[in-house]
Amino acid sequence: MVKVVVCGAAGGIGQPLSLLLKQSDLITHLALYDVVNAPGVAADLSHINSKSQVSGHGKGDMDAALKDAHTVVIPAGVPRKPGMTRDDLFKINAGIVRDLAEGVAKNCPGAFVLVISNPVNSTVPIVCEVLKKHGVWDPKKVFGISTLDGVRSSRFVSEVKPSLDPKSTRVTVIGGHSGVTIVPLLSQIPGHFAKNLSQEKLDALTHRIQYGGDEVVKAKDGAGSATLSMAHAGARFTLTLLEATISHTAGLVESTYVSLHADADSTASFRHKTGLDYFAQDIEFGPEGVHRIVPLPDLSTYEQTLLDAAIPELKVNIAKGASFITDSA
Ligand SMILES: NC(=O)c1ccc[n+]([C@@H]2O[C@H](COP(=O)([O-])OP(=O)(O)OC[C@H]3O[C@@H](n4cnc5c(N)ncnc54)[C@H](O)[C@@H]3O)[C@@H](O)[C@H]2O)c1
Ligand SMILES: O=C(O)C[C@H](O)C(=O)O
Repeated sequence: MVKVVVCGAAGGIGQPLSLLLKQSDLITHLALYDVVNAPGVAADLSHINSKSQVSGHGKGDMDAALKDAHTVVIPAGVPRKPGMTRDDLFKINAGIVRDLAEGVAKNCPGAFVLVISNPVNSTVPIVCEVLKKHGVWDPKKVFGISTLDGVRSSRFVSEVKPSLDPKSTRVTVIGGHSGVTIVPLLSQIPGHFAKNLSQEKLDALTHRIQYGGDEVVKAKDGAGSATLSMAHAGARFTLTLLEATISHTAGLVESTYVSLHADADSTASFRHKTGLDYFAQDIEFGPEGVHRIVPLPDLSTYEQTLLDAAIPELKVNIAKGASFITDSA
């Protein structure tokens, strides 16, 4: 049985994400959990003629939803309104993510956990600390979903250079998932893409990728943040993970925010140099989750400056998430 659980399944991301996951024959049971409206969404999706069984779980039914899950995807919590940072969501979302992580530790301690809820830079350390507390943490199995930064990068790059197909132009995005912590490695795009841009154009493109989320928050004008593009990104990541862990397809790569202890040996000197324990980077999937963290390529001087600016904010975000659990122990 391959059971995938979506926590926050009735929300703006949860619904289209669940719809996309319902298309996959790799999933045999799709369990939808939300504090509102999950049975309704589940009944609706359950009529789609694909293989998976769908179950809906409302408030008070979290344990049944999570029981024996293979993968748990978490888009539960509040989204931003104009003028807010992702960190402003911590107050509400930290507790929501903590409680779901407690549910994972109790009901499916070996599951892969994919965290979408913001602020991702802090919510991933929260999940890891909860699982650690219960003695069930495997750093290879917890992922912060920063895929949307790569999805946006591919699209925005193709708008600058239309001959690049956005579907096949992959951009590695390192750092974290908020503002200056988002560091796109445009120098890695083949054909000297970045070298051929003026500094002004490179700045504008980098800024657009770093603040792409704000474009959507502003356009939705109080009605939330990215949901459809996020559902696309979340489904892409989830299905890639399933391809690697169930079908054992080798060599699949995505940028994602993980504990650097997922590949402690290869990241030792980076951790020592930067003092970071969590970081977004390309990882290669394996049946165990993170098979390896791909070593950082040579950064351009410009990218090194961006990374230097990201590190202090990442450290604060990580410490805030981790201490939310460790200080209350
Ligand atoms: N990682 C990313 O790139 C990315 C992209 C977009 C949005 N997000 C984040 O995803 C989160 C969800 O965004 P959204 O637009 O879907 O919000 P939304 O308000 O539309 O949906 C959130 C859902 O979570 C549910 N929920 C709240 N508390 C819960 C709990 N304790 N258990 C289960 N479900 C619970 C709500 O009932 C709601 O249905 C936000 O934190 C947002 O910032 C992250
Ligand atoms: O911008 C947000 O708050 C949502 C999400 O993190 C995004 O990048 O779109």
